[in-house]
Amino acid sequence: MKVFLIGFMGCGKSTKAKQLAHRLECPVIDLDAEIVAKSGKTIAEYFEAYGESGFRNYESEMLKTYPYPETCVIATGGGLPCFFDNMDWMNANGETVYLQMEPAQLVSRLHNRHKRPLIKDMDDEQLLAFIQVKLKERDQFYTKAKLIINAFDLDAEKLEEEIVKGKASSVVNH
Ligand SMILES: Nc1ncnc2c1ncn2[C@@H]1O[C@H](COP(=O)(O)OP(=O)(O)OP(=O)(O)O)[C@@H](O)[C@H]1O
Ligand SMILES: O=C(O)C1=C[C@@H](O)[C@@H](O)[C@H](O)C1
Ligand SMILES: [Mg+2]
Repeated sequence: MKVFLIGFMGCGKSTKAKQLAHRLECPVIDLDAEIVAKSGKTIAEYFEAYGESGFRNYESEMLKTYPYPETCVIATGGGLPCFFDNMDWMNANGETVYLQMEPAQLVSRLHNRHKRPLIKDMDDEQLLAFIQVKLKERDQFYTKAKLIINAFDLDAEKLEEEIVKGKASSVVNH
């Protein structure tokens, strides 16, 4: 089983992926971190060198060519599901889980903004307005996930339970 965690910046994909992988006793892969490791650039440096479109090409290639083990948990980049056919590809190749959160909750989670090039120069008020607009655009992609879960106050045990339950019901239904 491959579990792709998706959702807006700050919803906790990287944090929850590590906890879930620990529970499932399987490897965790963070695609943002893989991009950094393979390119030798931070995400901010990558955006600066190649622009957002260069980054989107590279993250899509990384998503589709990574040598995933049979069972693993994958934390995706916040924008990844919203470009090319990435969302359909993940749905075809694994379980997809949207960690959903309200804009105001996301603002309170996003402290290290300098690491996130799309929001690096924003104060709280600007960030809230940006998230409200962006989330509306992105929701049509995120909500294609097989499982949508409220990520505020979510513990890894509950997440595991929901995924296993969802997988069991999809086996029954198909
Ligand atoms: N359950 C939680 N309660 C409180 N803070 C949390 C929780 N989960 C994550 N955080 C904090 O919220 C911030 C964002 O979490 P994280 O980096 O996991 O998000 P992300 O979805 O991977 O973001 P990005 O798309 O930018 O990679 C981090 O500072 C993290 O420590
Ligand atoms: O939401 C986004 O578009 C992004 C989220 C991060 O995970 C990084 O992939 C990058 O900062 C872009
Ligand atoms: Mg992350």
